[in-house]
Amino acid sequence: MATWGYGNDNGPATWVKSFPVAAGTRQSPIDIVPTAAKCDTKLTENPLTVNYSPEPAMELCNPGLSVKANIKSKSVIKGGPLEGEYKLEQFHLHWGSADKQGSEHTLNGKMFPAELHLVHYNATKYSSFGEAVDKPDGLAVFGIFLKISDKPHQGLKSLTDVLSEVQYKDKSINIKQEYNPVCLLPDNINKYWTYLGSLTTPPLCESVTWIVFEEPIEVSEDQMKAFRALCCGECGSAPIVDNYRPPLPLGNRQLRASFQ
Ligand SMILES: NS(=O)(=O)c1c(F)c(F)c(S(=O)(=O)CCO)c(N[C@H]2CCc3ccccc32)c1F
Ligand SMILES: [Zn+2]
Repeated sequence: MATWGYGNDNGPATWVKSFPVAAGTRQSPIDIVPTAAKCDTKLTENPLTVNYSPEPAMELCNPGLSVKANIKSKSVIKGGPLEGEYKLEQFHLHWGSADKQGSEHTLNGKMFPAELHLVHYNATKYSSFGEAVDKPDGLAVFGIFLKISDKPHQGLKSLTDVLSEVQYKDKSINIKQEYNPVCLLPDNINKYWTYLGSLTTPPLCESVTWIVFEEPIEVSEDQMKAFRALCCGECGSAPIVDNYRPPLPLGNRQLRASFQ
């Protein structure tokens, strides 16, 4: 089976052939239309809480379609739309070949240059990420929009400064100095939208409670260039760009907002 990707012959429109759930009723991403969101006070009565801890040795890898940081320490989230405690497993990004595109979720049809995903699994109910990945309440993913500013994002700088060391597929490095993923979150995490969705890459499991923050984080153009310099394969292969799935219909799902 030809491996899936983001090209013309293996991109999002072809995934349904090998992953029929691509045509399911709770697929991600979606276009977020704030006026269509229902403000739900239950989300604020039980506020989303993030207890991230420093990562002693984080592994950064280039699996060929994105860049992924695997997490070992006990960083957990709970509250908001979540029942139980969800443990941080990994984070990764999706980005464009130009600033006009790159994010997976869109805001009133607008794409951001990139989107950061922090992937958590339901550690209260399941014993591993692998067990949780295909359960309806298995995963919770933070979606954070990236926007361009003239200053680099300090939290991402520890990663963008070393991306050249994982330029080629299957390369990985250990980030030695302590790294607390909390530095990746926007200042205000009390304003978010949430809905029931899926992984945005194959196997597209409908197992994700999405939490998309209203406040973007700001990155520099040079940091975007560092992501766009990553390669899909070995030396000389195409750059990893436009690794985003376009939005799917919300259908009869309820998009909820934690704020007015
Ligand atoms: N977008 S998302 O948050 O719904 C999302 C996930 F939630 C998730 F769990 C994964 S996974 O760890 O690789 C498991 C499925 O392969 C991916 N896999 C992506 C991320 C990085 C990468 C690299 C190669 C192949 C797939 C992926 C993912 F894009
Ligand atoms: Zn993702």
